[in-house]
Parts: sequence; structure tokens; C-alpha cells
Amino acid sequence: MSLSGGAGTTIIIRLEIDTKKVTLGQIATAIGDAGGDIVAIDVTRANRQMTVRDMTVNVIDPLQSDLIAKAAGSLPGVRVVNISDQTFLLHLGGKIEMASKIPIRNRDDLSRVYTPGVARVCMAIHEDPSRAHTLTVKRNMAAVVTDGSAVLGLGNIGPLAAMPVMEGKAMLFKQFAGVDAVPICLDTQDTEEIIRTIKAIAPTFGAINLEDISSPRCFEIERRLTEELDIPVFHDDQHGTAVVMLAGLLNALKLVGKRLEECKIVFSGIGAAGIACTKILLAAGAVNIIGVDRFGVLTRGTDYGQESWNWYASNTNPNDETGGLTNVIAGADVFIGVSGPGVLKKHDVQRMAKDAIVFAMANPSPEIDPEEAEDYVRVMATGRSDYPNQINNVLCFPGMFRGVLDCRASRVTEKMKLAAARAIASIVGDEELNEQYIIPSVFNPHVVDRVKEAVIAAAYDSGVARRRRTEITQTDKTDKGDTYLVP
Ligand SMILES: NC(=O)C1=CN([C@@H]2O[C@H](COP(=O)(O)OP(=O)(O)OC[C@H]3O[C@@H](n4cnc5c(N)ncnc54)[C@H](O)[C@@H]3O)[C@@H](O)[C@H]2O)C=CC1
Ligand SMILES: CC(=O)C(=O)O
Ligand SMILES: [Mg+2]
Repeated sequence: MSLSGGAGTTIIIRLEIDTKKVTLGQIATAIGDAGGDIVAIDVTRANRQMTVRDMTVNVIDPLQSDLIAKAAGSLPGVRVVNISDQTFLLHLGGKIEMASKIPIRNRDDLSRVYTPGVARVCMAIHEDPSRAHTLTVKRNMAAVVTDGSAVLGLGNIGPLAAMPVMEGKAMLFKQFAGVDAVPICLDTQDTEEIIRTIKAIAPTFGAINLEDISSPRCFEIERRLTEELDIPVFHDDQHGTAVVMLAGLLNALKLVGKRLEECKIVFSGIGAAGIACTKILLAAGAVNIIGVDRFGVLTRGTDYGQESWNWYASNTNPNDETGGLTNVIAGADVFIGVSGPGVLKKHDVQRMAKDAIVFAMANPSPEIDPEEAEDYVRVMATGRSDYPNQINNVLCFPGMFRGVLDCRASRVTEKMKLAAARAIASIVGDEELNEQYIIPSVFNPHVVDRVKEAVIAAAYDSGVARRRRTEITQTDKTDKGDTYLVP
């Protein structure tokens, strides 16, 4: 599986060089022959016989770094000390930190932020627990919780290896919506233990974002937590993905002039994302959806030994099609991939209906490379940031959480998800809509505000908002909105 990006990268190779045995010219030639473009050389240590140099090298594909290191390291008198790239360097020590809002400059400050002053605040919350929302970080803090069981499309790589993704999500929450998010990677994949643990930490948070927890456990975990907690619990891979996929598809269909109700839609990957995307499409009016997982097409009347797949089989595939992806893709108007890399082949795409739409959303490597599909499809989208039309849940979760925290929603309803999808779709104006632009960029400054506004309005309509509407101010984004009178 290739983890490479399309944009190239820069690597730094630290070499210990015996200057009596090899010249810099020989090293440069070896690196160049292996496909590297040297852009800088720095000496980090030198004596009469030995120098240590950092060679900064541009490469098209990060996987080339191994070839380059091997080429340099095989020269006599060269030892590769270390190899790193920009991506690894920016992960050094992690990507986020905790910061205080108020400096502690003297004993007076100390006595307010901590004991004895803090005691009065504790007792105020003890007397009225709803004050936790105004007097603690709960108001603006979300937990990003994973068990590491379905990390991107990398599979069950465990909680430690999941951490960089969860830190990344926390950065996105903060940068795009001002939400303070804490990555929490659990060392258990037991459903009951996950539920117990999240319930136990819930008092700290205003909302819970479940991330990269594999299906079918994710369904039970989310359902139980939603029932048992009084704060929103949102499984991003289900609902964030579904919201953004629907937004993209509504715009893509507008562009190609097809109606959702009349489209044949084929899904690859009937897991967390696939099931939630299917549910939102059915709610939006889709009729002919066919799901394919590793074993083939899900068909009515088959017992899959799993509630979520049995539900899927009875609610999709109205024409009882059978076989595998290659069979059912014929004549399909839309392909939605939330499975894994390379599942969709060029010959499959060629057999889709005219003006085909392909959303190959597996991360980091899509179901088909856009270059391979582009001649045969009208609209192509992936989950990645290095191609046009990025269908990624990052377009939803920052605004969704901003919204639920601001109106202090108790849960996320279907109405709120549909409202978020329509809000995202509406950002692309009719005059702007084209094959390369069906969905706004995550950097579009309107995305978070539109999603937030739509979510808040739908939360009040759904009766789940617990804050008076007039209390919600623009300043919530910077977390200075509430005033609180000393009891
Ligand atoms: N672009 C986006 O915003 C998002 C993309 N995704 C991607 O979707 C994929 C699935 O994620 P989840 O649903 O959370 O995982 P999951 O583990 O809940 O479900 C994955 C499903 O895909 C199936 N699958 C895997 N390889 C397959 C193959 N070769 N052919 C057919 N089915 C296959 C599995 O059997 C499973 O049912 C991942 O690659 C993930 O990165 C997930 C969430 C958001
Ligand atoms: C984007 C995302 O959440 C995923 O690929 O799992
Ligand atoms: Mg995810």
C-alpha cells in the first residue's frame, strides 16, 4: 500500500562520512541516481577524518527515502546515522499542548485560581451542576476517543499508533472552531470497558467525539453512550463522513443533472462510514443503494450474523443484485468507497453510467487513484487534501461541535446532521459549481460558521438545545461568551 502524497516531500539524511574513503561528489551522485534532488548540505560535526552532514533532499515519493539511504549507505566510508522527513519532524514531541488562559503572577492570583479561592467555585458547581458549563473547561472541551481499531484505513493498529491521528483531529478542532479537544487513546477494545471508561471521564467534557472505532462495536458504543450520557456523543467516522458525503453528492448530482431518487449508488465498505452514509442517503431520498464488502454484495434474506449487516441487507439492494463489485458497478451512477485502497479498477469505472460520480474516500489511499479514473468519470473526489474535491469529515466535525457546545445540546439529531450537510453544500454557489469544485475547501472561512448556525437552529427545532437562544453570542468561538454572577 502506498502512503505517498502526490506533492513530493523533503527528507533529511544525516550521514557520517569518512573523508579519506569517499568524496562528497560521489555521495551526491549516488543520491541523485536514486532519484533525490539535493537542496542543502549542512555540516553538523567535523574532524580531520570524519564529517557528519545533514543532506536535505527533495523526493517525489516518501518511499524513495529508503532507496536513497541505501544508495548513500552502500558507499565505502558512509554510515547513515538517521533519516527523517518534514512530516516526522513536525510530529516531534507531539503536535498540541495545554496552555493556561490566565498567568499566575503572585500569591493573590494563586489564591484565586487555586486554593482557597477555587473552593467557592467548586461549591457553586456542587450546588448547581449546570454551572460546570460556565465555570470550567467543560463548556468548550471535547474528548476525541479511540481504541485504535480502525485508524483511517490502516486497520487495527492500536491506541499508541492512533495517537498522531487523534492529535491531528484535536488541532483541527482548535484551529477551525476554537474547540479544545483532548486525544484519548484507550488500551481496550472491549465494548463494555470502553463505555464504562468514557462515562467515567465524561464530566470533564461538553461533548464526545468517537474516532476510528471499528464496526460493529462502534454502533453499540455510540448508542449506549448517547442513551446514558447527557452530552452529545458523535462518531465522526459515521456521521461526520455521512454529512460531508451527502453535501458533496447533492452538489455533484446538481452538476450532472441527475436526481438522487433515480440513481444507482454502489458502496464499497459496509462498516462505520458505509452504513452511516447509506442511512443518510436513504433519509435524503435515495432508493437504489447496493452495498459490497469483502465477501461480495449484501443481499436480502441472508443472515450475516451481525445486526448492522442484516439491517443493511434488508434496507438496500431493491433489485436483488448479486455477485461482487465488478457485477453491480455496471450502470451505476455513483460509487462511494469507504473500504480500502485499490478496490475499484479502471475496467469497473468504464462500465459505470454516463456522467459517473466516484467518491473514493478511503484514507490515506483511495479505492482508485484519481489519475486512473479521471478519463471515465465526470466527478471524482477523494478524502485527501492533495486532490480537488476533498470529501473528508473535517468539513463537518469542527462546526458540528462548535454548534453543539454553543447551544449546549444534549445530543445530535438526524435533523442536525441533514442541516449540516445542506449548509456545507450551500457554500458552493451555482455559478461556482464545476467538476473540480463540488465541495468547499476546509480552509473556506464560511464552512464552520455555516455548519454551526445550521446545527444550532436544528438543535432548537429538535428540542435538544439546553441554553437560552439569546445567550449564544459570537464570542463563543473564542470562549469568552458567558458571564457569571457570583452566587
Ligand atoms: N474521507 C473521510 O472523511 C473518511 C474516510 N474513511 C475511510 O473509510 C474507510 C473505512 O472506515 P470505517 O468505516 O471507519 O472502518 P470500518 O472498519 O468500520 O469499516 C470498513 C469496512 O470496509 C470493509 N472493507 C475493507 N477492505 C475492503 C475491501 N477490499 N473490499 C470491500 N470491503 C472492504 C471492511 O470489511 C469493513 O466492513 C477507511 O479507509 C477510512 O479511512 C472513514 C471515515 C471518514
Ligand atoms: C477522515 C477519517 O476520519 C478517517 O479516514 O478515518
Ligand atoms: Mg476517522
